[in-house]
Amino acid sequence: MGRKAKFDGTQVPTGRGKKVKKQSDPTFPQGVLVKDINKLSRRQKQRLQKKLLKQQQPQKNTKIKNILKKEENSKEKQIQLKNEENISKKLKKKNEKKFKSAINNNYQNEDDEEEADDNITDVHMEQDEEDMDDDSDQMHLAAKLKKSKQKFLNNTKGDSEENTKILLKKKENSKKQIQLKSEKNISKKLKKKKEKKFKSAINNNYQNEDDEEEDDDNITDVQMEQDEEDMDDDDQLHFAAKFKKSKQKFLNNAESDSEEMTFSEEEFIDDEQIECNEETDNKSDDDDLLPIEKINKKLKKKKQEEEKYAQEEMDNMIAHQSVFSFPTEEELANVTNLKDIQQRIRDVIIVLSDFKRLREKNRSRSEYTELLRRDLCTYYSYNNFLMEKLMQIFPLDELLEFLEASEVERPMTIRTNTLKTRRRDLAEALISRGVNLDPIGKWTKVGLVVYSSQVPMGATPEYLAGHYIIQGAASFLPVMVLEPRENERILDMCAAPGGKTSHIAALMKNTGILFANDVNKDRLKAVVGNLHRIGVVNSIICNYDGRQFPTIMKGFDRVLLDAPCTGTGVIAKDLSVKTNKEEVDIQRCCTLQRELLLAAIDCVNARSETGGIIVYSTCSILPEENEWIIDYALKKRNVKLLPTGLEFGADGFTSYRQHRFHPSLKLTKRYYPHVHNMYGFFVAKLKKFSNVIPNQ
Ligand SMILES: C[S@@+](CC[C@H](N)C(=O)[O-])C[C@H]1O[C@@H](n2cnc3c(N)ncnc32)[C@H](O)[C@@H]1O
Repeated sequence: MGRKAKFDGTQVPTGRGKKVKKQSDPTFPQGVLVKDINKLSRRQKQRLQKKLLKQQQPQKNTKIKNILKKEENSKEKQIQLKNEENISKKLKKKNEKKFKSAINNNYQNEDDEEEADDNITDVHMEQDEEDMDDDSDQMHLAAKLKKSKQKFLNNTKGDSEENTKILLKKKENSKKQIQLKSEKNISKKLKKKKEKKFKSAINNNYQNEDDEEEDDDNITDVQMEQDEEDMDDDDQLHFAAKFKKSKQKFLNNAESDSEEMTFSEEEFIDDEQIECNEETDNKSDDDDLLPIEKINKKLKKKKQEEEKYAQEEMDNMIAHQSVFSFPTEEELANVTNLKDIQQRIRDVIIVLSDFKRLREKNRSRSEYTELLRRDLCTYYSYNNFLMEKLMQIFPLDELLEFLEASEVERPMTIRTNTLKTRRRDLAEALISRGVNLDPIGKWTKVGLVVYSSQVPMGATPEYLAGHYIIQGAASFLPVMVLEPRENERILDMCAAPGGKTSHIAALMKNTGILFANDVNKDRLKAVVGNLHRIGVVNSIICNYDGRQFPTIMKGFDRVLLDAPCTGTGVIAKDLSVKTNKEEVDIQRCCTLQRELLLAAIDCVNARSETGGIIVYSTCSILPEENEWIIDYALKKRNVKLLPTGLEFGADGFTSYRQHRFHPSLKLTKRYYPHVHNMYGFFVAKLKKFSNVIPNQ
């Protein structure tokens, strides 16, 4: 880059720029500051190291010696002290162990192990605190190994040969883990070592650094040796000797190997190379690899072996675990404890999840399924019929979730009556009364979930004034799918007690005409009361059998059929459902639902300018009452399914057991207490495209 012209217009002299000027050789003023060093190039740093080291080497070596001697003395003192403390503990332990071993009939190996135990402790004490920190994991593993060994010895009498194999495998695995860990530590240490040595050379702080370096060196040596010990307890003494030897070696080398102290990066790589080569047994095909790659390769290999052993161990465990034994008739008859039943439910589900491997010979799947059904009925208090139905709908793990969720009532939710207030104002008013609430979710602008309340939610001034309706979140859905519009003619065929009717009226903004029908006169009283309270003024309440409604009135823009059903989605609200539903109830319901749906379709005007819509919903999760009914209507009337427009919910079934439904049944939606945190529900949206009734 050339010189740039100045903004004030002064002439910039031409000629050679500063960059092309030859730079003089670098000089190092005395007492170079550490922060200046950071600005030096790598080459400059190396020169500086060498220079500084030359000056300080003799002084440094004597310092190292003194420090190491001092340290050794203090360590010896510490060891002595600790030894004295530990001796009494050891004696106690020894006596206990011997006593045990005497009981367990002359286990010769035990004495060896005790000695090895002692050695481990001694060696531990000889190590620096740093060493102990770094290696605590390894020691812990070694101790675990010993523990399991001891346990194994104590249990030998009762254990089978297979168990022995498993334990030995475990032991082998632990050894492998220790090896793997130590290797990881070695590479970590090498890195650390490199960094520390480089820094120490620059910062001229050899006194402290060297101690650390020595520790690090020894840690590496000691760790490798220690790993061997962990693998073989008898080598403990050997380890202690080696530890001292390595220390001595360092002292001897401190004088003569001053060159080694000028640690250049290349030298570190060489060190790594040597160690790595030793570890990899000079394999010829590894020659092209970097040291770190070689270590990595070895670690990978170890990991693979480790995984293999773990898998083998797992297989062994499964093969030898206590297999669930099918209960006898007597056992089945005598169970009174719910915990036992719960455990058996779990066991049978495990067996069924891997039936080929875990089943008892000569036992069929249906026997296990039958046992499970029986236990589930007992545990959750269902009758056989309903439990069987549920087992047909859900996979086993999901079935348990559904059953558990059906034990708990869903959170209380309220719907804002938009004819009288806004959700924000309602929430404010209720909060001021001590109601703890939140919006239900993004999918509704009128719903609030009530966590807790200091006042009964059915008796607040806001409730009595008709500002809200207590309604389950799932009950919002059919009206949202219906999408009522202002000035339409809408029929709510099974309206009592009027929760959905009031919602429709609110969306119609009290315009048009809303027919609220129910076959049950008594229940209609609740509709009257609710519609008054809510302030609905566009409704006509009528009392017909919905199946007859087309003969009375037709031509509606929209019809909601919130059909009578078994209520299998609202078990937590009505526990009697668990026991009072039988095949005949379902059949009765299905027949009524089919007829009501055909009537609802017949009530709609296919040529409605705004609608021609029928929404069918139930609070049941049984396909017989849902997909089955819609599939029937698709065949019997000129209707087609439309997407519900709901952004969540499970898709409807297109097949169920041996039955196949119209593919468009995918457009219907299912809701479950264990999935959607609302009562079980089904909703389908139909569009009538012709007023002609086929085959009539
Ligand atoms: C699930 S409830 C309706 C709940 C209502 N949609 C609400 O949101 O408050 C089913 C209703 O259908 C009524 N019902 C049963 N059989 C009927 C029929 N044949 N015609 C009309 N209504 C019937 C029952 O009396 C019951 O009130």
